[in-house]
Amino acid sequence: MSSVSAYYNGKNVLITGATGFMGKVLMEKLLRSSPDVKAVYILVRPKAGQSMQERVANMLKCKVFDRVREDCPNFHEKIKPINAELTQPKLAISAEDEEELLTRINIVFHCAATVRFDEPLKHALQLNALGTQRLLELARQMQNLEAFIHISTAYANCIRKCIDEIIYPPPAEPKKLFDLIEWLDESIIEDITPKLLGDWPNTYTYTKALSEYLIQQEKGNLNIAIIRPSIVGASWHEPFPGWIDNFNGTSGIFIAAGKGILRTVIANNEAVADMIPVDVAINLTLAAGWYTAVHRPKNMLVYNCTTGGINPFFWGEMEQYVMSTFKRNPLEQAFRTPNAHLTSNYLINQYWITVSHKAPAILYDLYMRLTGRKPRMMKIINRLHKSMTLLQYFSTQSWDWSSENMNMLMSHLNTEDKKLYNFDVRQLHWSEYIESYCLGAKKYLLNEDMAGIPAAKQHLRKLRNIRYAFNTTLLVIIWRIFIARSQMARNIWYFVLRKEAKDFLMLMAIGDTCFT
Ligand SMILES: CCCCC/C=C\C/C=C\CCCCCCCC(=O)SCCNC(=O)CCNC(=O)[C@H](O)C(C)(C)COP(=O)(O)OP(=O)(O)OC[C@H]1O[C@@H](n2cnc3c(N)ncnc32)[C@H](O)[C@@H]1OP(=O)(O)O
Ligand SMILES: NC(=O)C1=CN([C@@H]2O[C@H](COP(=O)(O)OP(=O)(O)OC[C@H]3O[C@@H](n4cnc5c(N)ncnc54)[C@H](OP(=O)(O)O)[C@@H]3O)[C@@H](O)[C@H]2O)C=CC1
Repeated sequence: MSSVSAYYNGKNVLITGATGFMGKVLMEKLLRSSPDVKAVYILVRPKAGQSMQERVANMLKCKVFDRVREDCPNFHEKIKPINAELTQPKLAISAEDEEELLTRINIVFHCAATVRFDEPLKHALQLNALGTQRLLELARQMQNLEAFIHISTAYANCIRKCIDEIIYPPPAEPKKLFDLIEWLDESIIEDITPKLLGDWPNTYTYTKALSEYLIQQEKGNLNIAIIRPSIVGASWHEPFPGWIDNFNGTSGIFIAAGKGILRTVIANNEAVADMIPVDVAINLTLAAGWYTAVHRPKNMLVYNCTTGGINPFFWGEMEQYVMSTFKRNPLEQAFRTPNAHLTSNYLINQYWITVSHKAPAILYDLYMRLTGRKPRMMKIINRLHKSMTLLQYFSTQSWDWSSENMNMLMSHLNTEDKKLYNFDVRQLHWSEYIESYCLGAKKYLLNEDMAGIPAAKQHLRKLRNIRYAFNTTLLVIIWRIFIARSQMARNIWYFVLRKEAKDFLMLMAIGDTCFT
């Protein structure tokens, strides 16, 4: 009998960020593993011309809900969308909705955030820090709240090398920053952002560190836990192996490498690639929700949700597994044969960027122009370089996260829960996981059918022949230019030709003698 599943049955759960990557997996698992959950309230904003209702209706059609749709066909009736905007005062929730939440909610899962590394500081502060503070304010007034679970990131304290499961001093006093963004012109905030960030690599990690501190300061009597996942990757098992729906973290890099666009990456082969499958992070989150509500630990617990200390995996290994998967299962219409390499040397990386990224992009765009089409490869390459610059902070260093609370939580699960909410990362086989991740990216992100693999292989053979023909032509042209310009080169060339001719005639003569 599962204690965790049983706990959620009959409960009213509130999820922020339910339309996002982790939020969807959380909602799906909750509805599937606790089919008698009373209701799942989700805070949703209207977006891109779609009303909240339209967005939710479209979201529920997603593949990620196929399993729960099959197991519980009426699961959608449990979902109660609430119009909200986390950057607005009182989260822009209507008085009527607020009343409903205050009286009903038993558990809150706070997933909403901007995860962009290049988010302007003002917006990142408004959403990640101020939004969290406002949600806490709401939660403090909830009459039946049993637990509040905040999703942070393992990199919130990335300026430290060893990260324990504690709250560290914040990079700045959050209230002072909130005052600052209130009256300071946005362009001035942009100008002083690097100074404010200090050692933090981006506004994302900076504001996530602030939100952890805010929670500690303002939790009051709430029962809170903080989950810190590292790089969240495609699902390991649930709802489907390899399920992924965005280009964040490593996903976009895998695809760019698989398409043959990305050939060189700044990364340290020996540094730990701390990746956690999304279903593992969600299993831990649900188990932590149960533990926080039922066991009510005296102190707020922080769970580092990482793999490096338990089952380490390195960027160099990742390169091998990704390349080997895409060579065996190519992506359709690749730009070039997949062949990406990691280097920690800046100059070597710059060399390959020029030779393997920019030069082919320029040639391809020239070809597109000549054939009357719109050039686009250089634009893609420039975007890729911008992403790589933002990501390299994470791919060139290793961190040590302690995982005592993760182990403690596992020891509190019964046998059934250990299976149903598996977050034992010792069982992860990285080569199998990365293969399934790459295939998931092919299927779910690019909508490519596995039946198209023979055609994709044929396309790669065509690319190889084009490369051979191109390299041979280039060699001949270079040689001809060289010969035309240098007397010495001509002399060597004629000497080689004469020697070849002499050897050939001699062979003919020997052949004649033998056969007569
Ligand atoms: C071959 C071996 C590989 C080895 C790998 C080596 C190194 C990997 C390096 C590092 C990974 C470390 C990651 C650390 C994560 C830390 C964990 C966290 O806590 S953070 C959570 C994760 N957050 C992120 O990852 C955010 C990072 N992204 C950004 O900040 C921004 O996206 C950006 C990188 C600044 C790019 O911004 P830009 O405005 O240029 O683009 P958009 O994101 O708006 O995307 C526009 C559009 O394009 C689509 N897109 C993006 N990438 C691709 C792609 N590769 N292929 C196809 N399409 C892509 C994207 O979906 C958008 O589409 P749409 O407009 O329809 O939404
Ligand atoms: N993905 C990763 O690698 C990692 C993620 N995390 C953390 O996990 C959490 C979830 O991340 P992930 O699912 O990847 O992120 P996504 O970007 O996929 O989802 C973000 C969610 O937040 C919502 N949101 C954004 N802005 C607002 C707003 N102003 N008002 C209301 N809702 C808003 C989005 O809604 P909408 O659809 O309307 O945009 C979306 O549902 C975050 O807290 C993140 O910091 C931690 C470690 C790694």
